[in-house]
Amino acid sequence: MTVQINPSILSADFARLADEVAQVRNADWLHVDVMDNHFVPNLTLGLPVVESLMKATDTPIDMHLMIEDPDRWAPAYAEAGAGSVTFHVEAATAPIKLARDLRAKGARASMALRPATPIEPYEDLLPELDMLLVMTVEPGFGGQSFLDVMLPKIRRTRQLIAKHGLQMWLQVDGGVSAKTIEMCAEAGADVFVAGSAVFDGTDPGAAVDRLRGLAAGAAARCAH
Ligand SMILES: O=C(CO)[C@@H](O)[C@H](O)COP(=O)(O)O
Repeated sequence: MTVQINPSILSADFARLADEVAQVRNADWLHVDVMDNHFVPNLTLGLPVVESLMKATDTPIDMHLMIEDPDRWAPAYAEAGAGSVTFHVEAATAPIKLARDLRAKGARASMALRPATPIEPYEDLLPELDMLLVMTVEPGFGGQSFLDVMLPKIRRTRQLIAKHGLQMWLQVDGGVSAKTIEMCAEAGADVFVAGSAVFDGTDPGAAVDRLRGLAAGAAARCAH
């Protein structure tokens, strides 16, 4: 199973963003968190910053929109060239239409679930998606502790993906580190967002390699 490691720039130094992302050229994607201070109690950045970031790196961009009204705002990120756009199902009015729109614009269509949101009511949406994001912290801030009570939900989501015969990425985000990544991979996740575990150390590139090695090893041991 291929695994992907996506450093979250939320833990990077925003004043030196181009230099920070240059340190993780070995990453699969750059994870970019957009927060609007409504859907989550924090405010980060928007499309102009993302457009500048795209000029500063060749690494594809993995957008995570923690915003209200993603139906209105998400397509613009796909149009700007983001390779992956994740919206929250709790905020979307018409998730199927939105997913189709994102795919039509050439992006990986992805839907996120807050920790308290179950996957089962959304099973029918899975064929419309390229990726599902199971949040492993309450969205809003980096550096929180991994919620291991999310492991059964990751497992269940992987089962439902298999039940529908789909090839879908299953992303986890929040508290992912060298201590927690193997249990996520064993549960069925294959895309790993890591902020503080990558950027808080002295060698972000080495941290990406280490996380990839741990995740790939755990995935190979259980072969989902
Ligand atoms: O979406 C979020 C937080 O809401 C994340 O992407 C965080 O940025 C992850 O940070 P760490 O938990 O890895 O430090």
